[in-house]
Amino acid sequence: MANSSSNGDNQTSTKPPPLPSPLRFSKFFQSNMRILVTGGAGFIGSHLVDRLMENEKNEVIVADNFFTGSKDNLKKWIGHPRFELIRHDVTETLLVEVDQIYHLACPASPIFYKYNPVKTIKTNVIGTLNMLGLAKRVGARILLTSTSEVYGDPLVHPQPETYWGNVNPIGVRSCYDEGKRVAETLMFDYHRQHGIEIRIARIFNTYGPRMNIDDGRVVSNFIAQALRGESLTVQKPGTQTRSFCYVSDMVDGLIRLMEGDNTGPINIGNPGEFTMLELAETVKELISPDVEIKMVENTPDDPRQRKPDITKAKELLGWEPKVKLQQGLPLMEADFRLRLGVAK
Ligand SMILES: NC(=O)c1ccc[n+]([C@@H]2O[C@H](COP(=O)([O-])OP(=O)(O)OC[C@H]3O[C@@H](n4cnc5c(N)ncnc54)[C@H](O)[C@@H]3O)[C@@H](O)[C@H]2O)c1
Ligand SMILES: O=C(O)[C@H]1O[C@H](OP(=O)(O)OP(=O)(O)OC[C@H]2O[C@@H](n3ccc(=O)[nH]c3=O)[C@H](O)[C@@H]2O)[C@H](O)[C@@H](O)[C@@H]1O
Repeated sequence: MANSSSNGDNQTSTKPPPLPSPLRFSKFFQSNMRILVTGGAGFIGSHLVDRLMENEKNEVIVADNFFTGSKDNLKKWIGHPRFELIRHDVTETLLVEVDQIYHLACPASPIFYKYNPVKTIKTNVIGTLNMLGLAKRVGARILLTSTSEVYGDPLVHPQPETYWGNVNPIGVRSCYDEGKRVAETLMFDYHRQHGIEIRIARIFNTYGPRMNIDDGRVVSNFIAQALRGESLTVQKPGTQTRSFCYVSDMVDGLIRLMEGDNTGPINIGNPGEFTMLELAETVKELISPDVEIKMVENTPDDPRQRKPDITKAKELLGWEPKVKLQQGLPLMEADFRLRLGVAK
C-alpha cells in the first residue's frame, strides 16, 4: 500500500486494496500490464501512450471522446496488436479489465473547458467517479492528472502541495479548477474508504509538439501566430507568470509517480518562471523578429503568478525536469512548421 501523504498529513487508508480482477488470473492471463489511458488522444495523453508502448510488456487501451484530441495523434499505433482505441466518453461507465489507469480525460485549454462548463464539471466529477468505480471493480491503480489550477490565483509563491489554494468557486474557471479539486477529493475518499491505490499529479503548464495549433493556450498561440506572421497576443498586464514544462519531462514524471509508492498529490512542472511578455519576446526572437507584440484584454480570474515547488517530486520520485524552455521551444516550432506548412 502506498504512503498516504496528502499535504504532509499521515492519512492512512482504512481498507486494504481490492484484489485485481479474477480475469487476470484466468487461463488467458498474460504477464503483460494492461493500461487504460483516458484522454489518450490528446496532447499529453498521446505522448504518454508513445512512452508506454515502448515497453513490450504493456498493452495500452485509450478511451477518448475526441473533443479536443485526435486519432491523428495515435495514428502510428492504430492496428498494433498491443493497442486499442475506444471512442468513449468518461461520463459513461466503461467495462474493461486493466491493471493501471492513467485518467487524463478532460479538456485542458481554458477556451475549451469554458466552452461547455457543465460538461467540464461532469467530466471531472462523474468521469473520475466512473474511473474510480472501474479501478475498484478490477483492483487497478489509478493516476489522476490534476492541475496547478487547484491553487487558483495563489497567494503563496512558489506553490507547495501543502498550499490549499485561492480559488473562486463561482467564476468562469471554476468548472475546471473546482472540478479538479472534487476529483482529488474523490480519489482520496475512494482510497480511504475502498483501499484503491491512487496517484495524483498536479501538472503545471506543459507544452510541446502535437498541441492543437489553435488550442488557445499561450505557447501554442504565440508559436502559431509567429509562424503565420501575425501579432503575438499578450493578455494584459503581461506581467503574469507561468512555468513551462516540456512534454517529455512531464511523461517521465507521470510514469515515475504511477510506478512509485507515493499517492501524492505531487507537483510536476518546471520551476523556470517567465512573464507572458518575456515568453512573447523569446518566441519573437526565435521565430520571427519582425512580428509585433499586441496587448489584448485578459479573461476573468487569470492567475497572476504560478511556479511549482518541486521539492517533493525530487525527493519522492527522483524526478526533475531536464528540458529548458529555450531547448523545448525549437522542438515545438519544428512540429508547428511541419503542420502549418511553413518552411524555415
Ligand atoms: N497541458 C497542461 O498544461 C496541463 C496542465 C495541468 C493539467 N493538465 C491535465 O492533463 C490532462 C491532459 O491535458 P492535455 O493538455 O493533454 O489536454 P488535451 O485537451 O490535449 O487532452 C485531453 C483529452 O481528453 C479528451 N476528453 C475530454 N473530455 C473527455 C470525456 N468526457 N471523455 C473522454 N475523453 C475526453 C479529449 O478529447 C482529449 O483527447 C487533462 O486532464 C488536463 O486537465 C494539463
Ligand atoms: O498548468 C495548469 O495547471 C493549467 O494551465 C493552463 O491554464 P493557463 O495557465 O491559464 O494557460 P494559458 O491559457 O496558456 O494562459 C497562460 C497565460 O498566458 C496568457 N495568454 C494566453 C493566451 C494568449 O494568446 N496570450 C496570453 O498572454 C494568459 O492570460 C495567461 O496569463 C492550462 O490551460 C490548464 O489546462 C492547466 O490545467
